[in-house]
Amino acid sequence: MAQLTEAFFDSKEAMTAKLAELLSSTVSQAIEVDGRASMLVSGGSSPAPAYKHLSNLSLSWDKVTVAMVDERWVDADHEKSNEAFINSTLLQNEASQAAFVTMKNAEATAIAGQAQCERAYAELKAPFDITILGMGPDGHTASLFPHAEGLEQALQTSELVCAINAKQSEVTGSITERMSLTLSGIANTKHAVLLISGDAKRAVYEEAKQPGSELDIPLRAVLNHPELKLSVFWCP
Ligand SMILES: O=C(O)[C@H](O)[C@@H](O)[C@H](O)[C@H](O)COP(=O)(O)O
Repeated sequence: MAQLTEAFFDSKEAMTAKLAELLSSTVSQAIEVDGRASMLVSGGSSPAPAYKHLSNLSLSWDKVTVAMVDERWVDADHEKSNEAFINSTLLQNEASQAAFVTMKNAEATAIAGQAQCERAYAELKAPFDITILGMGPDGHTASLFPHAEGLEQALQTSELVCAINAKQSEVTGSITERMSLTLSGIANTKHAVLLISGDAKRAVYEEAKQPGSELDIPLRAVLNHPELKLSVFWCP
């Protein structure tokens, strides 16, 4: 079991304020101690306001490297690109000084691009200072989708990233080919924060805490990881 702490907020605003404060203090402390900071980020509506708030803070952004937790295998100018989302929320204003390491590369498929992505991620400051995770109503986190092609490898390998081809669903939409942090990649952090919004996802989270298949609910593998320090933030 991960070292789990749970915080239940009354509102999205309260969760955002706490997340922004946590991100800013983590980055500042890492820079103070190590001279640099690494921050792994997810897409999704939950972290967006905290990213926007953070982008206006005058941290030493030139000492910060931001990288994705997961990405669709689409170019950075695609409307569904998580990189585009991070560019338009976090990497603005003061934070435009931060370095960004992309998951997507020029290879035609995620499988073909995996080795290059792994090399790029192996260069990041590790363990990562902080990793922000979201979860979907299907129990996916990062791009660890239930019964996806590549999921078993992503849960077993010691590599940081893995190509995933998700089973198409309402949650995935039509773009199922992705790159994701593996379970080891998710655990390669000093602190992970999992953001959950709404009662339906809370129910999935509670189910994930119960014993059962990690392939049915991949979040379960993250919750089961013995070395991960994980804070769960929930808001209605
Ligand atoms: O790449 C994606 O498909 C999304 O980023 C996705 O994984 C998201 O993180 C979760 O669905 C949580 O979304 P919310 O933050 O909107 O709850």
